[in-house]
Amino acid sequence: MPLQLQNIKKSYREPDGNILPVLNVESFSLEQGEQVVLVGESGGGKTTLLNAISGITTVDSGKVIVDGVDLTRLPEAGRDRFRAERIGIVFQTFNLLPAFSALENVLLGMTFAGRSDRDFARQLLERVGLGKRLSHRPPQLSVGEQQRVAVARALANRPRLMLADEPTASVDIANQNTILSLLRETCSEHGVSLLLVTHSHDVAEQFDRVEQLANFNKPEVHA
Ligand SMILES: Nc1ncnc2c1ncn2[C@@H]1O[C@H](COP(=O)(O)OP(=O)(O)OP(=O)(O)O)[C@@H](O)[C@H]1O
Repeated sequence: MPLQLQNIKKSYREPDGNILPVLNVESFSLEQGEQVVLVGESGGGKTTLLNAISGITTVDSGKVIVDGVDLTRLPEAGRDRFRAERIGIVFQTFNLLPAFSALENVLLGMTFAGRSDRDFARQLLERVGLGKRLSHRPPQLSVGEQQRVAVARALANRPRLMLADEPTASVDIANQNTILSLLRETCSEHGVSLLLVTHSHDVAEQFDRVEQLANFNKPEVHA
């Protein structure tokens, strides 16, 4: 199973010293190849949840099991390596490196995982319709094209799990549908499970499995 969350709790210490409980999820899982959209209000903990799943953030208690590995048992360096090797991430603001070409950005997604395969990088960019933009740097690409590079980069390490955090929030409606279709199609072509978070009901209705974060996340004050 690509993802299992068990009894995870997470709170932040706010600047005034108060504890803000953000996550309290008893159980959540994804089947291999499944595509799930998670809908939640602003401030509801969507990004925190994705960061916990990718190991960017630690949880206070519980288990985050990705591809059979409990990330809560790994030190930070181990979580970083695991993320580079097995998880693809598409961010709202793309997070491309502006000084590098589209092809180099995709190759960098492989380098962190210890691989480099120019042919596969080129194939991925062709797949997202950017075969003629390999040498363009992000500032020379349209916003929609930049997000398509980000989709290609997220697939570069051949991940088992793809996480997408509001991937269409920065693009217009025409690009929204292109990018969502590309993400969904490429994940299914590569057998990658997809967890996408959004506050948009338009985006959510394109998925078969729609989960409301508030239905299974019940933050509460805990020690
Ligand atoms: N590092 C932090 N320290 C303290 N509080 C934080 C921190 N990061 C997030 N928060 C708080 O935790 C709550 C959840 O934040 P999170 O970013 O996970 O929400 P979200 O559902 O992704 O929101 P949005 O849709 O607006 O991006 C918010 O109230 C936020 O202010």
